[in-house]
Amino acid sequence: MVWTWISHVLRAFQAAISGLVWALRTQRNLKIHLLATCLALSLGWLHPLENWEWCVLALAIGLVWAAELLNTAVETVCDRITREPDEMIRRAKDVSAAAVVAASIAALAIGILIFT
Ligand SMILES: Nc1ncnc2c1ncn2[C@@H]1O[C@H](COP(=O)(O)OP(=O)(O)OP(=O)(O)O)[C@@H](O)[C@H]1O
Repeated sequence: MVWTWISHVLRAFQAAISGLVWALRTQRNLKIHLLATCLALSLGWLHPLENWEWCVLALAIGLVWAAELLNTAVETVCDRITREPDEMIRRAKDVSAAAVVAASIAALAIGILIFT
């Protein structure tokens, strides 16, 4: 019973890692987020932060990664539906991209407030 549950959780985790690796290989923006994440963590290491500042930084980084990964999922489903010009696909992709922009602006503001 417990082993079935553990193997289920491990399989779900393996699928998530596989999705993350695929997204990192194929999405240029995620490579930029990876670079920005390394930069933010290095700055935090050089410029000692309070515990609560690390918490806020971790939330900001997680928010941007989650938004970009969901944007990638939306784009992938949209491309599966059609690659022909389509008004609803354009809207879905634009709104999904706007979520990334919103998360990135919030993360940038948090970075400025913490590091300056
Ligand atoms: N099938 C489509 N019909 C209409 N507009 C589309 C379509 N596919 C893409 N677009 C438009 O092109 C934009 C970029 O879409 P694309 O799928 O190329 O994303 P991308 O360049 O990989 O985006 P991101 O940089 O967020 O990963 C969309 O936001 C949308 O405005």
